[in-house]
Amino acid sequence: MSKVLITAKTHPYLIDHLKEKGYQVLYHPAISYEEAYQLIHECAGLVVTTRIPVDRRLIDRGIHLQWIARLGSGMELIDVAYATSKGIRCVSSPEGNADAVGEHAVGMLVALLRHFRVSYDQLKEGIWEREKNRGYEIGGKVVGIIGYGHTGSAFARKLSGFGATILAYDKYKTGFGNEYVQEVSLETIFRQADIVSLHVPLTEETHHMVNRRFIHSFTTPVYLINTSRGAVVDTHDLVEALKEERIAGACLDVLENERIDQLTDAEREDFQYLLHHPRVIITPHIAGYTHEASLKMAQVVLHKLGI
Ligand SMILES: O=C(O)[C@H](O)COP(=O)(O)O
Repeated sequence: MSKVLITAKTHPYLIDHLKEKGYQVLYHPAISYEEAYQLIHECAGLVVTTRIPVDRRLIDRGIHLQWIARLGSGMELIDVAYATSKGIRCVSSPEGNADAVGEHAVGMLVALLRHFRVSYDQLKEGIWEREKNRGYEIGGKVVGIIGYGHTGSAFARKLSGFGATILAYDKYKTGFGNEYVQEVSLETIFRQADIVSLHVPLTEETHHMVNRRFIHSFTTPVYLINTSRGAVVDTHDLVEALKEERIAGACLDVLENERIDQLTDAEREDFQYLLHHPRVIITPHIAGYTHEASLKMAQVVLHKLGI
């Protein structure tokens, strides 16, 4: 019986379906990399999130491995080229959590522009403050989307009822404009955007894409939304830009170093600054984390694998 190693918490549908199809499921949602290394040589399938990296060492030990299924979108921790060169099929499931990410990005934006966090903190201190919490509407603003894949387009769709002008730029795609999104150049986004949302994968090219230079390219201070990967933004440059008011505010679901208990002194200083800034909201990488998404991701990988 073929074995499948599942290395992260998943929807029961995935386990039940694999069992129904005759797989023996090794469900270890809290497994470490080394423990996975010990089991992988027995397995035909491997299911992962970002909990453990799938590097050459793990792939080499997976002598019976036929496929790797990523519950989620980002593939930066899987050596896809190496796995593919060894005949191992790699599938991801960005279709499964894109709606969740799109909704979360919209939610964060509303929360930021309408002072949810700050006003709630004030309420807890017994302060009923209205004037200082007068907010901004999304309607009438120009929103620039960078990266028009699954989450970029989901964000645009969710945002489309708000009455904003939605611009999108994708370095690798054209012809995606539609009734609510205008396809534009990056320069147009720099010139026109009030709000910018990042929807690019983390690659060598996008690492620290949002740095001082990038931020200074905008005509006016923008609100930044990042639900992609923390390292797409140079955190220190973001902090400096907030201090200089080159960035009006930020919604961050991802951080460069998400191990907040293991930050260096410099990282901790930046993190504390962001945490306490009145126009920054941070969530712990949960944009794609919904009950619905976990089922959809399971369905997507099974469908792609033809199981
Ligand atoms: O890439 C994704 O789909 C999301 O960032 C979630 O990834 P993770 O849950 O595996 O960290």
